[in-house]
Amino acid sequence: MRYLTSGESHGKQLTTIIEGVPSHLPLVPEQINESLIRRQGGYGRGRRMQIEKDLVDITSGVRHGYTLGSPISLVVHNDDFKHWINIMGEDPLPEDADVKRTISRPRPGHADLNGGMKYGHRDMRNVLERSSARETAARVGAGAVAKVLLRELGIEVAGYVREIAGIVSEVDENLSVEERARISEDSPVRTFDESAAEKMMKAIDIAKKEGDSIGGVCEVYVEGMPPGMGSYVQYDRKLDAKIAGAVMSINAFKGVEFGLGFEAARHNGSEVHDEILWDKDRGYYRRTNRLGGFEGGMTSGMPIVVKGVMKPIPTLYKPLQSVDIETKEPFQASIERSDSCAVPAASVVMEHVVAFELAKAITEEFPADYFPRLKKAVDEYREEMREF
Ligand SMILES: Cc1cc2nc3c(=O)[nH]c(=O)nc-3n(C[C@H](O)[C@H](O)[C@H](O)COP(=O)(O)O)c2cc1C
Ligand SMILES: C=C(O[C@@H]1CC(C(=O)O)=C[C@@H](OP(=O)(O)O)[C@H]1O)C(=O)O
Repeated sequence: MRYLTSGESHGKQLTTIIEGVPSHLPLVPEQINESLIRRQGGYGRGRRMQIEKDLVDITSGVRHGYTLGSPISLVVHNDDFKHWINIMGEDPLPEDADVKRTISRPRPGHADLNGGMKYGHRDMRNVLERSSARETAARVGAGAVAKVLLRELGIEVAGYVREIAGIVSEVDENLSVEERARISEDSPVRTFDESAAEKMMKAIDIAKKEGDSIGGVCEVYVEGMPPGMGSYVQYDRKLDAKIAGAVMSINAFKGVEFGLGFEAARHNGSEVHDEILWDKDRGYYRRTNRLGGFEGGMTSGMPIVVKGVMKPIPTLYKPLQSVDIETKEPFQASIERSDSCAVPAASVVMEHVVAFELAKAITEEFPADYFPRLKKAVDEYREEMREF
């Protein structure tokens, strides 16, 4: 499975093309819309999310509620486009055109300056439009399809918030993936501990009032992945590395850890590795899950626990110093309408990019163009693993 996205933030639409989804997988737009709507929510987002109502149009690859095995195209329209038609115009500009909202003062922390220099865009709007995290709606579309496939195979994925601006929300290790999904869905900041949630919202309010922004930590928890997905035999087949790459590809994500992660550096081996046990019904399992579901680049069959850290949003209403690329004079950076904290929304994005990597790993391990054949292969493999 693979996918590509296209679309500018204030252009007409976002497009996702997904290839490699087997045929006869039940798929209806509502399953994708649920994910798109979840991504739009979360405390701390700016006004744009009130303008948009992200709904998918499936324009290929699905017929009468089932995948065909052909490429699946998803379209999400930008409702905001109607306000930007003049700025986002397709026709060549007349010489004397007054192009409003040209960006010549790059925002520190955004893609503006590097992208402008690389692509020769002196109007850095041409960079901003594509580097914007609006694109993550298209990726959530792909992830939503992956989640449908995984669910049919008994694999569930949940994404939620663990930390915002240094305020940590504890999670009971024994909560199932369904409970994690449900509890976080009921929280405006998509987290567990209500008192931490209150503090997080206060921190977001303060940042917003001060024209500043804040970041945090998201976690994705997966149950049901069979052991042995990914491989140790070649560096580019390690599934934890692929998941880390996918998480790092989310706008503003700066780090990834599995299980104990960086904390492992501060413990002895006896406190880090997970003892191996066997049970007739469960097969092999681990006493603990400090390594977050991976050993040797392969799934262990234990839940996958992966965290990603999101830096604070770069656009600041009280901007940092920058340089005007036309005059080379020091200036404050441009101000664009912006979120003050997008960590809750980003937890939904992270859930979906991880889901896509998992579905990709499964379809690589059990190549099948017909979904029932894939399911049979996965079921047989699970049985074989139990008896190993
Ligand atoms: C869901 C989400 C919403 C975001 N919203 C904004 C925003 O409103 N303003 C902004 O400047 N950056 C926002 N970002 C972050 C930028 O897109 C990101 O920092 C930028 O593309 C530069 O990439 P980098 O931070 O990965 O280097 C958002 C990121 C995510 C995941
Ligand atoms: C549009 C989305 O997020 C946008 C991501 C973003 C950025 O710079 O990354 C900047 C803002 O764009 P705008 O200036 O249009 O408000 C966010 O709203 C979205 O998540 O769908």
